[in-house]
Amino acid sequence: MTYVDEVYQRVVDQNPAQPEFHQAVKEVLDSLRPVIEANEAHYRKEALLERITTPDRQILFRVPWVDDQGQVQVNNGFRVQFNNAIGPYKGGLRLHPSVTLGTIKFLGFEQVFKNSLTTLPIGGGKGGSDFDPKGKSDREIMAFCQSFMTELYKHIGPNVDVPAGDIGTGAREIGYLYGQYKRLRTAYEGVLTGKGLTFGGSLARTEATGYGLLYIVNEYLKDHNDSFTGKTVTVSGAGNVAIYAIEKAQELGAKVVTTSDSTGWIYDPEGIDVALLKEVKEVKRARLTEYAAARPSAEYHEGRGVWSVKTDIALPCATQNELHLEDAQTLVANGVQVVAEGANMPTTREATDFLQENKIAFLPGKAANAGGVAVSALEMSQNSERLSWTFEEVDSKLQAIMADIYQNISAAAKKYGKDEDYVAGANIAGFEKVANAMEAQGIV
Ligand SMILES: NC(=O)C1=CN([C@@H]2O[C@H](COP(=O)(O)OP(=O)(O)OC[C@H]3O[C@@H](n4cnc5c(N)ncnc54)[C@H](O)[C@@H]3O)[C@@H](O)[C@H]2O)C=CC1
Ligand SMILES: O=C(O)CCC(=O)C(=O)O
Repeated sequence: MTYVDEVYQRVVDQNPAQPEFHQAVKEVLDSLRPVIEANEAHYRKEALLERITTPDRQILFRVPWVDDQGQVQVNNGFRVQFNNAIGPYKGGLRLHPSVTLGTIKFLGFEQVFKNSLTTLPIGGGKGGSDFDPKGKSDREIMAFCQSFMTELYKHIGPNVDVPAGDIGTGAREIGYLYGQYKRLRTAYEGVLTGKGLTFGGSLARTEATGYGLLYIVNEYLKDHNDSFTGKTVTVSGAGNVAIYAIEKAQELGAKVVTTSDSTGWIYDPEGIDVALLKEVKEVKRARLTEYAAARPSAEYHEGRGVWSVKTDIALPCATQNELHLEDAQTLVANGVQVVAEGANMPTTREATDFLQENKIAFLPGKAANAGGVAVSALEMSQNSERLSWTFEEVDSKLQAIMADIYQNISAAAKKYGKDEDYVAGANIAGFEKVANAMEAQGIV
């Protein structure tokens, strides 16, 4: 067995019943084969792959809170501090009933490589809970967030670990979490990102992941003498990433015809009305049926189906493993040119392989959705210097970061004879910086 295969088997054996974590590790390790094989004895002696696939620390805790009926509820809380070789742990908090330790480990592992690609000094971590924010009152959300932070604050700090938002954690939740941290620590410091603009948040953080996704696709198109003008784009999701991806795609001249949530999807041949989508999702926190009710050109369908729509560019922005092999086959049959991941690992391995075999440009989440965490790192910088930069300043830094990521992953792929394989390029470029820092810091 090669060293890479041995390490993968070790991950499977030591982390039973965590299929998403296995999937994320396998994709990275498979990409790293040429790098490892070029220096296998050295990496094996240093146990570098064992160390990089094992979190530094996994924190599991009880989150009790009282609901509006006076009933005590108990959820599971998680924070996985995966790797801090290049900076403090950094990564979001996911609140969704499907969350398990395995989900958080896969997300934390991905975050290590993504954060490395941003070129900024941030390590990788992720956290969350199986708490379901859907249908809860503001008071219930606050009670949960305060209880969650009452344990989490012991493990985080502006130079230690800086959480942020993810699925189910937006501005409201970050506000409640920050309030409780401040109260427990008696310190006003940049311990969370995605904060409100009146208490240390950065302009353009809300937009950053979706905008960044469009900036990197734009780099790809420019590099291939193409542009968004006149292109049809399909997007899944209707949350933070999806909304700002749709907004920027339309600004760049494309027509976006789909959006979806966990119960259904919209086909709007006249192009998604972003102001209406924001009203339905950000203000009313309602279902997409309300979008369809207010928009005569829109069709609403139950279930999934976004990937059946003919498109030039497909942007999965909802959740993991939402784009399957059959979807990839339909996209290719319909002439798709680019698939770029706004969500984390939304494309199954079989679908990714099929798209790449068919020479579709595939930009993986680690690179394509790194704009969010990159602007989070810029929020940390602004908090450290106690200054706020303008929207234009942050946005132009985001554009430069996404262009650099595209150049770096293209170059890394080329260096190993895998021209235009952006999965390999992202994994290799992300790995090289972290591995180098780990080696320089000794056996820790
Ligand atoms: N918010 C951020 O800055 C970043 C988010 N991401 C990733 O982007 C994805 C979306 O995150 P956000 O937009 O922040 O979350 P969000 O909570 O704002 O929106 C999530 C969207 O996905 C849909 N969704 C969630 N679970 C689903 C399921 N099981 N089936 C179908 N649809 C489902 C929801 O209905 C919603 O439309 C996630 O994979 C997240 O990890 C990645 C980088 C940064
Ligand atoms: O802004 C951050 O720190 C985290 C964003 C995030 O969770 C992600 O990149 O998946």
